[in-house]
Amino acid sequence: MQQNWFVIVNPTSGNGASKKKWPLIFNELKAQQFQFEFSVTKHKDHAIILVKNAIEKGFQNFICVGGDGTLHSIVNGIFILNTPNISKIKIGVIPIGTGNDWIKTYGISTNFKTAINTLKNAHTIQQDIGKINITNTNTSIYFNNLAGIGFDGYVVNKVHKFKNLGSLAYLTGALVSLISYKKPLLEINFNNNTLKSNTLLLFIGIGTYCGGGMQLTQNPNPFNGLFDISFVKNISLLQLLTNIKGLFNGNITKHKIVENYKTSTIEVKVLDKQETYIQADGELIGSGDFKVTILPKALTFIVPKT
Ligand SMILES: Nc1ncnc2c1ncn2[C@@H]1O[C@H](COP(=O)(O)OP(=O)(O)OP(=O)(O)O)[C@@H](O)[C@H]1O
Repeated sequence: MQQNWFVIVNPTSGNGASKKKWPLIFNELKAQQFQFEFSVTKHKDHAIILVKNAIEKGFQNFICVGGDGTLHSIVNGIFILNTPNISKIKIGVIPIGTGNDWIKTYGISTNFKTAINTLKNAHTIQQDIGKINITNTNTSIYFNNLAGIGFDGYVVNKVHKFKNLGSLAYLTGALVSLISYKKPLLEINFNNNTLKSNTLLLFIGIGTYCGGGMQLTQNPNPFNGLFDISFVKNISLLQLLTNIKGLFNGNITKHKIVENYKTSTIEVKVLDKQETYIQADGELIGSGDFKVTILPKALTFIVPKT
């Protein structure tokens, strides 16, 4: 294999599973004759710095060993740095996260040997990327799967307590958080529409899955230059409990409590003093007003051929 890969390993992903599995993954990459260098992240968002250093050394092919948060940092590293020749960059994933949600859209295996075979086959797609501008900090943050404001960000804030529950961590976090969550008054503008309401949550989707396999946007398509929006004013604990199956099979998005839209830009203003939580790819990224725009087919990923 001629390509040189740069592998970024988050030892904390999957509640520490990554640290244990990395020696096995290392050996398998060697056995499969990958030429690679690797770095282990030492702190949150360290992957952004590692990406910068690797790109400066001339690397164009990245492997993420971790979960959605690690992939999110790698994607942000590439965009924040204004990487030249971005079209030549390729990202593959050996998934060892808790939720592992982005990979589910493409059917990347959580078996590391199968995931390595996918990398070897090197089939690529170019998917849309979301760009969020947070007003009060004047920062830009990018996402490759799903962003949101409201209850989902609040759950992300709580979910670390439940990471030992694996893929059920997000559902448990949601059930535990519903009673204490206070809904902010939001004004949401897109496509000449204005929604103004106390809001439980607003999802802005590119990929299909979030929260450990839930499907909370109706018909997302990572290639069509449009976000799939779900807007929910309220849900009672009883409605949540009686629709748990619908959270995972997508039927919840057809429930009357969920409004669905498609748009390439969306602007959110917080009209009251309620604390807000913006999440992107399951990472808390800020609060307050923000604007989101889509970057069509902006980044190349290695995925299984379907
Ligand atoms: N050495 C480190 N110590 C602490 N946190 C780290 C370290 N390296 C990376 N991180 C942070 O760990 C967080 C979680 O990583 P990641 O999302 O990959 O795993 P996960 O939460 O188990 O998976 P998922 O997001 O798929 O549920 C990310 O915010 C990442 O920036």
